[in-house]
Amino acid sequence: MSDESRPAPAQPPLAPAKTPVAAVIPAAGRGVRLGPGAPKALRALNGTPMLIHAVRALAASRHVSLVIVVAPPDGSAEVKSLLDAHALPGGTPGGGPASTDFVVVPGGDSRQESVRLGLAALPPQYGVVLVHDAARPLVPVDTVDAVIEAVRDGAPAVVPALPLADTVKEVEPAGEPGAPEPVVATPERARLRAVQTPQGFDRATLLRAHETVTDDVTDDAGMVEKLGLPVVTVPGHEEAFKVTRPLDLVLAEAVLARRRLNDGF
Ligand SMILES: Nc1ccn([C@@H]2O[C@H](COP(=O)(O)OP(=O)(O)OP(=O)(O)O)[C@@H](O)[C@H]2O)c(=O)n1
Ligand SMILES: C[C@](O)(CO)[C@H](O)COP(=O)(O)O
Repeated sequence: MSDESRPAPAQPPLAPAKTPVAAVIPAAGRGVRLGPGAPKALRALNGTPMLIHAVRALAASRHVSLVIVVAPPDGSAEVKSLLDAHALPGGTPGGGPASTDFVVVPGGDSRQESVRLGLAALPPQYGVVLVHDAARPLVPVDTVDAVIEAVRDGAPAVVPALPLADTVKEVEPAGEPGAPEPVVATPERARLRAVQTPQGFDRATLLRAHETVTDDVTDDAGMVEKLGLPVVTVPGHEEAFKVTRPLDLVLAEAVLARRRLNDGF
């Protein structure tokens, strides 16, 4: 066989199958849109802090062996005691890996800064990194695993995404709440997706994005896009919604009640 007719050697995936997976959970936000009270991640859903639901959701993946929680700036001690006080997956048949390690670091003034502070605590052996909002406490483990699998298959950046139910308009922002805003465009809905977390990354790609991109962006994949690198979607899940406004708390508790019924306890 001539050199030309030989198949090109397969490119190794960026993050091979055995690469350990770590998750960074930014949980340092105030939760202004949820209304007055404790920082959002520490508020209870059916008696358990939202953050604990989110940590359980990620640690339920047998692939995730480290969870880095980014706590409210003055809340690291409280978050550490919450993690100690609640049962977390790990070492159970069908549950997380033999052991999941937990690290807590204080967060910053913006989500971007909090994620960056979490990444500063990432040990070198983790080749795949998930970034997951504490405010998405009910993401199913199948969604977590689908993101990990896509990164391990070679995608540098992966986001769970859902089609939109609403038509979306681009407007000229009025600047004042409640003032009418001129509509400037209606993007074609079939091409739009609402993206969720966990977003998954090849380690080097995510670190480079956080070292390089300084623009205001609302998600980590957006930073990777700014580097000119590809981002792909996997199917998201309606239960991975973000708890943002008071009505979302009602929905989250209803989802938990339905899960309890389905689990038969
Ligand atoms: N300085 C910040 C701001 C946000 N986050 C985290 O980023 C995630 C997504 O942010 P969002 O839902 O907007 O939370 P908040 O910033 O708390 O909400 P709000 O904008 O209503 O204050 C949350 O898990 C939040 O804790 C963070 O770690 N550090
Ligand atoms: C990362 C995110 O959850 C993806 O939808 C979202 O962009 C976070 O936005 P927020 O305004 O910081 O809640």
